[in-house]
Amino acid sequence: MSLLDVRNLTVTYAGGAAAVRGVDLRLEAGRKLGLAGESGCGKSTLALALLRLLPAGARITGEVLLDGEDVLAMKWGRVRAVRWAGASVVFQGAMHSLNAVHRIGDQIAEPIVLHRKATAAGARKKAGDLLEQVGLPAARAGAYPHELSGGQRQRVMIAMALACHPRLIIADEPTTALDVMIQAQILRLIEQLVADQDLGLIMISHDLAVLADTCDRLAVMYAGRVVEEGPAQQVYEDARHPYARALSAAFPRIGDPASRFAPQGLAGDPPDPAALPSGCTFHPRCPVALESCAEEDPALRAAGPERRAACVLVGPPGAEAPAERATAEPATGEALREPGARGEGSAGEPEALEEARPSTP
Ligand SMILES: Nc1ncnc2c1ncn2[C@@H]1O[C@H](COP(=O)(O)OP(=O)(O)OP(=O)(O)O)[C@@H](O)[C@H]1O
Repeated sequence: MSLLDVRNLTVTYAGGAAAVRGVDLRLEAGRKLGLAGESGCGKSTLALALLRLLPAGARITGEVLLDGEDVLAMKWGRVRAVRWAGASVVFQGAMHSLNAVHRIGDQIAEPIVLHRKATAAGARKKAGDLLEQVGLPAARAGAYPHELSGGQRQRVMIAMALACHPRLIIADEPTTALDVMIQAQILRLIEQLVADQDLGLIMISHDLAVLADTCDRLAVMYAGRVVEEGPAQQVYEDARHPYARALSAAFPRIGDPASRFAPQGLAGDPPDPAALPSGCTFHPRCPVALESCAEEDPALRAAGPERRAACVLVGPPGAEAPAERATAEPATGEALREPGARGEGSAGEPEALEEARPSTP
């Protein structure tokens, strides 16, 4: 059984269009999956949906099987038990996630006590141990967030995520706000902890190079869908989907200084989820689009051993791809229709993002 098995996950924000559309993903214990894509493609929405951390009114359909148990079908009491102890999230921007008026040791201890993993005194001792695990002296437990550097605060967030021994860590742009040297240190720390504790990791970033360097597999999202998925280095070095290729070309190769000087951008902007182009949502920006791409929205399908891509030009291994090329018309926009869905934070069960973060004791 996979540690995480996401099936046909769709998320729609209140009054909006679907931000995540029919995503299937799998992660085995001890493996690392990178989730890449431009701003607004639905990466964070997908991550938050896994633990039902979306704002009130968001609707989720599909299945999120964590160790075989569907998080989307759980009662709220069970969801709260799974957060921190089954899976936990490291958010970007630790300054906003930590409580400014509480000592960091108390903030790390809070989920430990909440989940009855230790007494208050035991949790404080454990907080010190966790700080040491992430490379900070235990004595820093008495510090307030503003007394730490950005990198130290992110280490605290990682310590907190590990506090209740989860099997899965979801790291949403964990190094985005940090300078390059500190970024590398935090990435190596996450890698080391994940390996030592045999955790599953989902790491989200817009930076394909960072993900390829850290993760085993990569999933590239565009307009709420996974458009390519496969072994990380293969997707980065030899992407099959034209969008994944463009994204890969936009980031310099780690260890290849020459590529720093030749990053290639992608013209245009990602589509508005409320006005998606017809057919393949990437076709208006696609340099190799066929006329038929304005009508046909290809499913994610086999594109080689352990690889999947959603493009008509990338057939199953051995199949011939269509040869005709044409310039596609710009998208006219087509409203997305959503089937009925389970509501998050629905009446009687208000849930908000804040709940998963330690609050004032
Ligand atoms: N709370 C919200 N309410 C309504 N729409 C939202 C909300 N949060 C995100 N969205 C919309 O959902 C879509 C996906 O956003 P999301 O933040 O998941 O993308 P992302 O790939 O993580 O982007 P970024 O890298 O900028 O964080 C966007 O169109 C965004 O405007």
